[in-house]
Amino acid sequence: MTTTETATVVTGNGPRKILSNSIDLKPGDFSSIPILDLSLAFSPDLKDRKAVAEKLFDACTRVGFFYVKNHNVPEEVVSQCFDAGRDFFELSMEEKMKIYIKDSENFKGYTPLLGENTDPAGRGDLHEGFDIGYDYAGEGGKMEGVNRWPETLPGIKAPVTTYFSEMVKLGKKLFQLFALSLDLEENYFDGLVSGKGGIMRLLHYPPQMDENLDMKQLGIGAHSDYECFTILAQQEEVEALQVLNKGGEWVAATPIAGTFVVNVGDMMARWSNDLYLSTIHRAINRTGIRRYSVPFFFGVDYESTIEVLESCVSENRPKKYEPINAGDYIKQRLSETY
Ligand SMILES: O=C(O)CCC(=O)C(=O)O
Ligand SMILES: [Fe+2]
Repeated sequence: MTTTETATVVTGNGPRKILSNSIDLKPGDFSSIPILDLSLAFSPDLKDRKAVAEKLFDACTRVGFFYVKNHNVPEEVVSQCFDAGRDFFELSMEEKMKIYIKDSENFKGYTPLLGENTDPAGRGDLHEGFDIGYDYAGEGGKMEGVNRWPETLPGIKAPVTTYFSEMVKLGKKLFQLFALSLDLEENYFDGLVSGKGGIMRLLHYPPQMDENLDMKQLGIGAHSDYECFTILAQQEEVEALQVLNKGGEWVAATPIAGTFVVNVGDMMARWSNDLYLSTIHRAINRTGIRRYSVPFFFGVDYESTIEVLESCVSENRPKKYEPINAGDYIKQRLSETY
């Protein structure tokens, strides 16, 4: 099939072209998303951990997406978080709007259907969301702030915060693998990732069964993520996530039981001087049933400076980006989306 250029997605690191705008999935330069077995990432032997990091390097430079299995996050922590999400979205609109995200200065709370627009060329995303972050009670101008919970559903706080803590643990482990994969000391990022820099979302995508799908109003429009990397839990057997390969074709990220999907975000792409790919993706729920997912956008503490890593600069890859402050960058990107 010949593809024609039909769209440009504007990201924080510049505009990116989409060559095909169909909803069909076609194989291209990568036609599947690699699965990384994390068992050896927990080995006491550095050689084992480096072997996993090598696979991560391949996934990040070639695809920008990978699944992780044997990640040590207990299954019930995941399922209880999904149950909390289902209960939350069943609340009345009036209840949910009491914690409307736009009434919060730090992007915490509820986003209604079409309340967000990830693709500037789109007309809003067909999902609703509930955002929480690190529970920070002090003053702060960046992303700090307390989480906001629905008054009538206090029971969701425990499973959601337990899941949040598990993601911080896994995220820190992944940062160590990222460090090894970039030829840095394993603990290179440790001092920058206390767990305060991160946003977690519970998402609900109603089915979109229209025969003539409105391509400007998808579950989530084509976009790249903003933070360093995203850890996504997908509901089993409800397929919706699609990943754009270099050939401009969409590849399905089919849910695989017991795994998370991890993808590189724009901040890590910047840090690595675009050696690691912050790959464009979108979600369309054509299954006929409701879909729930839980992305966790993990990053460095918001006061950190992101400056291109020397190990990612060479004659063929001159430095592309100026240093930025992590918090300013994220806040700016979020303000463009809501
Ligand atoms: O729900 C999904 O599968 C993807 C969500 C996503 O890409 C995002 O929230 O950035
Ligand atoms: Fe995303």
